Amino acid sequence: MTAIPAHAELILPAPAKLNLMLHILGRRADGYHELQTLFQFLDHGDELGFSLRQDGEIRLHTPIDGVPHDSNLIVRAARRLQEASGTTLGADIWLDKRLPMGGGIGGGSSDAATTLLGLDHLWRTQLGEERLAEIGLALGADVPVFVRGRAAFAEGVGERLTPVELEEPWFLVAVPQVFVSTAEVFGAPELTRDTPPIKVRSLLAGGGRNDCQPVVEKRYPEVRNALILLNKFVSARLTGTGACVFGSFPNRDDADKVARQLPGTLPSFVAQGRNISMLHRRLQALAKK
Ligand SMILES: C[C@@](CO)(OP(=O)(O)O)[C@H](O)COP(=O)(O)OP(=O)(O)OC[C@H]1O[C@@H](n2ccc(N)nc2=O)[C@H](O)[C@@H]1O
Ligand SMILES: Nc1ncnc2c1ncn2[C@@H]1O[C@H](COP(=O)(O)OP(=O)(O)O)[C@@H](O)[C@H]1O
Repeated sequence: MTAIPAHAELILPAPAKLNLMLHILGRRADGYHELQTLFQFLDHGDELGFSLRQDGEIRLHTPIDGVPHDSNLIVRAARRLQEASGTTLGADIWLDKRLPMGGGIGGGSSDAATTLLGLDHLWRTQLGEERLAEIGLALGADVPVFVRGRAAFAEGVGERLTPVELEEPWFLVAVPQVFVSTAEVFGAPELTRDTPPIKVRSLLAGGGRNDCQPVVEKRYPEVRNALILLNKFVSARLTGTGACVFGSFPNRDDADKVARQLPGTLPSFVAQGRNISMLHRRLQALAKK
């Protein structure tokens, strides 16, 4: 049963992302860390439904446990877009939450980006992708890449994006049942913060790692165990600050086979890596109608 009613005017996907690698180059004066990371989308994610309201209200009808209505990134994104565009319109919004929260696969950021692009479409704000990415950045470092919808090499805190063409393998993503705090990982004294910058060209030739992984493995045994289990079949890595870990496969069958061998205590899903996000594919199809 989906949480989105059939009468919703617009239904759009909010795909997950993976950080295929993540290097930490240093710390800025404001405490945020300078990164180099490679983002690719997955063809698996949340789904959002939108309908217009004439009274200017923003109502999310599907609350997330533990996240107050007004703190939900969906509601915050909608309000920012109202302010930036000056529209008097509002929206009813429904969320079908399928992605684990706090897993390093960007569910909240993707929901925010889908809200920005979905309401931009419904409200006809005409703000343009550049401005929407800027509004997104104020909500979270990962929002701009979802607004752009292209696999990218990201620098800065993730806002300087260079689109890249990557292979599109199948990924098995394991979901350790633990919440990893991004702030804790970036605050850890033992975190590597001095990885030398690399050029996108050498990265695409192979290599790279996730500098957060040793910290997360040490502090979260659930993640360490998931990596040990997955590493028996495939070279596994952490995405973002975790908790999810992933490995890549040339086809879906191979990924499914390994998924079936994981214990019931370690949920997982299989999805394909995509260079153009499902959200953008859907919006392009709508534009052609
Ligand atoms: C590292 C990434 C990679 O995709 O991890 P995931 O959240 O996806 O795991 C993201 O850039 C996460 O960005 P974002 O989602 O905006 O981070 P937040 O949760 O807001 O950050 C929580 C805290 O982590 C620290 N932080 C975050 C990002 C960054 N580049 N440097 C930092 O030092 C800051 O102290 C911040 O207050
Ligand atoms: N729509 C949303 N979906 C998920 N999380 C949200 C949302 N709105 C706010 N949040 C908050 O953002 C936190 C991080 O969520 P998420 O994006 O799923 O993790 P990550 O950045 O690790 O991939 C959640 O724990 C929750 O408190």
